[in-house]
Amino acid sequence: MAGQREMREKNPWHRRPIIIIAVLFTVVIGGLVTMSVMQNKPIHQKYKYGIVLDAGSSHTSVYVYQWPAEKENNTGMVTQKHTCNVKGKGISSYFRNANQAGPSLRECMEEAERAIPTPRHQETPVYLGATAGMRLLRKENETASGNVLLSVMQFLQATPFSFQGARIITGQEEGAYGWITVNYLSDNFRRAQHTMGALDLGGASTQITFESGDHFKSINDFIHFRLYGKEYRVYTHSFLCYGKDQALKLFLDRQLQAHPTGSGKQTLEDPCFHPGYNKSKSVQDIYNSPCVSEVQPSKAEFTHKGTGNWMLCQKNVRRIFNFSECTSSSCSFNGVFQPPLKGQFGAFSAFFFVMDFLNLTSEPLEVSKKKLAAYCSMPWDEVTKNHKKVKEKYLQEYCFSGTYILTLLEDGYNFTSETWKDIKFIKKIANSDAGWTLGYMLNLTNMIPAEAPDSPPIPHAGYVTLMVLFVFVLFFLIVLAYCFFRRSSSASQKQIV
Ligand SMILES: Nc1ncnc2c1ncn2[C@@H]1O[C@H](COP(=O)(O)OP(=O)(O)O)[C@@H](O)[C@H]1O
Ligand SMILES: [Ca+2]
Repeated sequence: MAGQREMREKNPWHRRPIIIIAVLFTVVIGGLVTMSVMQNKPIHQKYKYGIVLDAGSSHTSVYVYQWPAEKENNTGMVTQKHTCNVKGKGISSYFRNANQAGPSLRECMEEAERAIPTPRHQETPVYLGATAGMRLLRKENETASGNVLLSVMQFLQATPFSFQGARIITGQEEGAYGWITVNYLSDNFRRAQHTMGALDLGGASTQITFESGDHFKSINDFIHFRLYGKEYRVYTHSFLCYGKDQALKLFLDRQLQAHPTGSGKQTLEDPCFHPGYNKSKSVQDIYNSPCVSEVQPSKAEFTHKGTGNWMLCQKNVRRIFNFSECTSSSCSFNGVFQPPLKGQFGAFSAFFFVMDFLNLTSEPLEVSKKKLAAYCSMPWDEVTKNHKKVKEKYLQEYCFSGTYILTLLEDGYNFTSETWKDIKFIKKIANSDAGWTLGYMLNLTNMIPAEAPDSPPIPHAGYVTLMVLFVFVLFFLIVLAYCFFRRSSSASQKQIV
């Protein structure tokens, strides 16, 4: 008996309360660990969706975006789920048969219906923004542009989505939303010290946008933003008629006016087109735009002949810009104020398509000029043989477009051989297209807050781990205290004995 009691006293685990406490602790700790694992398991996300139609001058694209419903205000959460290019030309080309503009969107909107789960259709906002093609049409024929917009509005209203409006956005908005898109996708608003500038080249207009502290001149070209608790002062300017298709019209007009012919069909010897290129073209196709001069050559047709001389090509391209007039401290061109360039730039849309085709996206400026000169001098039949799959409409213009881009960036915006490396020719960032549409939707759905959202001092996972650790330490301390108590009480018992 005495021996048994002694053993029990030596081994405290034999005591019932201790066993109960140990079991309870094990259960509590097991529970906490399970809870923390369950809490951090990715839960089934509910997504929200948004649709933006980019009604550009050359064509319309439909973008479907998605984001996790409960993370609406976290940057980098919106991703591009689906895109669709509407067949045919841009909506402004329907000026003669406006009621066809809306139905031209049918196939792409049906694709959007398939890309978004049916229960979400009704709550999905759809926006249409038209750019420079419609700006030009409005200038020329306001009724026609109004009818085209009405047609697309009526069509989009009849889709299962929540139609939020169709309008012509301003050049400033186009520039600013492009800037928001590239910086949102690069997570620059919350993580980086600096933002990235945005260069967008379309068919009918081009935009330059960058953060600049120099704000005292030309207030019109500056916008203020407060995003995630930070102030941004952004310079943006849109040049109507300086998209690459309208620039080509300006360029052909200058050349046609410079070499008027008497009787007979006019032949235009063009250094920006390949040698051997020889096509009969309609004069009306050039003069159908408010960008070109009203004095038309008298002939209906002209022969467009390439000579492939890059030096002369650049000299002629420069003539569509006015570099001499400037009443401000510094200008880009045509007397437009532009503060000194700052930081890195993302150049997208036609900047990317053209430079990518020419393999010039990562070449220094001087190398780009040399390569382009060699490309322009290539005979046209060789060019077509080498690029059978490329649309001829694009193929014939790459020499001109490349030269126009280099001239616009160097002589127009004042990039130099040294700052050329700051231009990144990009199509996508984090799997989403660079362009104004995402920024437009983020703004209209209030998805970028002015103030940084309050975040808990430690993340959830850290909180649970700390709690578990805390329970372990507590348990350890209790055991330690118990042992200490046992030892001192048995020592005092011995003393009494
Ligand atoms: N693969 C390509 N190669 C060359 N140019 C292209 C290609 N794809 C699109 N583009 C051009 O990109 C431009 C897009 O402009 P767009 O957005 O329609 O006009 P805007 O923004 O001025 O309203 C057009 O000039 C179009 O011809
Ligand atoms: Ca565009």
